[in-house]
Amino acid sequence: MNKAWRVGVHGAGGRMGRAVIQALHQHPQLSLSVATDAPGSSLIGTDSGELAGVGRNAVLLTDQLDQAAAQCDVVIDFSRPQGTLLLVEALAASDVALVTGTTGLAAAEQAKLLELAQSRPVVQAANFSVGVNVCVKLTEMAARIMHGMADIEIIEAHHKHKVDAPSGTALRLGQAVCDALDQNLDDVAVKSRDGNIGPRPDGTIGFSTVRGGDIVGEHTVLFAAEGERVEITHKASSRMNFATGAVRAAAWLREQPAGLYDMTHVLGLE
Ligand SMILES: NC(=O)C1=CN([C@@H]2O[C@H](COP(=O)(O)OP(=O)(O)OC[C@H]3O[C@@H](n4cnc5c(N)ncnc54)[C@H](O)[C@@H]3O)[C@@H](O)[C@H]2O)C=CC1
Ligand SMILES: O=C(O)C1=N[C@H](C(=O)O)C[C@H](O)C1
Repeated sequence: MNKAWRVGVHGAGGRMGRAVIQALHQHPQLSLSVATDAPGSSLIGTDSGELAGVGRNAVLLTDQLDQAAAQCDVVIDFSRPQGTLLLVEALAASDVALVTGTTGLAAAEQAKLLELAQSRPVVQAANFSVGVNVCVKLTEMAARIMHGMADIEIIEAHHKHKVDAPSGTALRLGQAVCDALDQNLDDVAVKSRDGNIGPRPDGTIGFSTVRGGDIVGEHTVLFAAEGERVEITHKASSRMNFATGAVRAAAWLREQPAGLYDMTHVLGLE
């Protein structure tokens, strides 16, 4: 890589946006060119480097998404589904690449992202940490071997500010089970239980959600069989794992043709 790649950060005022700006600050080739956030945010006009704790960088937070399309080679997005949708629309006429970690997208928003990926490379991952993506592969293997002998449950825990449930990572781990077993996740997922629900139906995948305090992110895939159980667990204790993973994906994208990629592609786990 011989020229600095200009990177935009969308959702720059949030927990992940600030962590990504920190990760970019340490990167030898990628540099922050634009920092965007929601219209009406009290942080618009703030110096993004100061906000992220890396010192003034003269990149002020803006709600003008046309700047992302004009002044970036790639945008890293950790915002909200509506923010991702507006970004996708703003980038459509450009050839700017996209890395997005926003979770909780509805089917229509997901379809727009897929459309964008027909004209430039896009990495979308519910979790950019290396460890979680290793867990995705371990889950596929365990599902292939233990299906039929074990009940599969996915338990996740996050901080009290998180707005979507189950987490994107929990759903990705459920998808890993379904990929291994050639199933449709919507057909087998059980996302809530309450009252006199009867015995557990065979072949379902249960999801349990914990929310509290400052938990960064914890996921367990439980394979509960007769007389034994396997638990595949990941615990994040810092958001920098996600941020450095997203920056790694942005650098990787530079060499890729148009298409929709996952963090397992970036890590060569496919
Ligand atoms: N894929 C991964 O590895 C990870 C994904 N996430 C996901 O990233 C997203 C953000 O998480 P946090 O940073 O913790 O949330 P946060 O609430 O701290 O930050 C979200 C930011 O997005 C901004 N925003 C909201 N609506 C917007 C809009 N319409 N346009 C532009 N900006 C908008 C907010 O003002 C805020 O600055 C969530 O969906 C979360 O689940 C979080 C951590 C890791
Ligand atoms: O909102 C968060 O914080 C996180 N969200 C992602 C998810 O929904 O899986 C990833 C990580 O666990 C943190």
